[in-house]
Amino acid sequence: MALDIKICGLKTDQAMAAALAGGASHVGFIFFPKSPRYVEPAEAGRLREAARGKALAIAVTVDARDAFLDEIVEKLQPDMLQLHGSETPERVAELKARHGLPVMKALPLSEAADLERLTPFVGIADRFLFDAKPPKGSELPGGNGVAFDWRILAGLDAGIDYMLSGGLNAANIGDALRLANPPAIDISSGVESAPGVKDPALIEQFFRAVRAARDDRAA
Ligand SMILES: O=C(O)c1ccccc1NCC(=O)[C@H](O)[C@H](O)COP(=O)(O)O
Repeated sequence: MALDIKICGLKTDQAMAAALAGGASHVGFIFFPKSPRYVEPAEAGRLREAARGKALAIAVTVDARDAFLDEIVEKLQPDMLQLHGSETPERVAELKARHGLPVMKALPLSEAADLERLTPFVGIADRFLFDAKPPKGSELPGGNGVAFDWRILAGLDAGIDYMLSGGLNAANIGDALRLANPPAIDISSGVESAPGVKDPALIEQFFRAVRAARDDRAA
């Protein structure tokens, strides 16, 4: 089974090159001004040119207003919107229609009961991104480098398409793949040397760890 891999929070040509060299299927740009990974829409549009035909560009927003989303869509020309705030199913449907783009809805999880929150989005969101709940005091809804208990995904309907996210890194990706067997994975702070600073060597190390874990499972 193919495994989609999204490297999120890209801000530099070097990080983009490392993500593409490793074989990223998705590259994410953060449009949440409080984030250390924030990038201006025009700069994201410049960076994403390197990914054309190689990886899908994802615009990550948090309860963004229409005018900002219009600007992001115009300048980035994303392949998908990732909604990482408290957007309702109605808002997801509205944005899909307004922009003619698929939507990935992020949902924070910590226990099996949280999976019930995805039901109203089924048939509306094109994909889910399961992330950990932000730690107390964090101003960021994502990119906190915190993992949740992947075993809760065992109770998930097999038809649900999702990315596993939250606190992944080269050291734990083998366990994550073994326990959750996700169709896609997403990483941000696990390939950073400091908040918002992607490290090409850590990106390469992550891809190596993914390949090793997959080879182990195939053996
Ligand atoms: O990364 C951010 O700064 C961010 C800010 C606001 C909303 C979402 C954000 N990130 C979204 C992502 O898709 C991250 O890759 C995801 O939360 C995983 O992050 P990490 O735990 O650091 O790998």
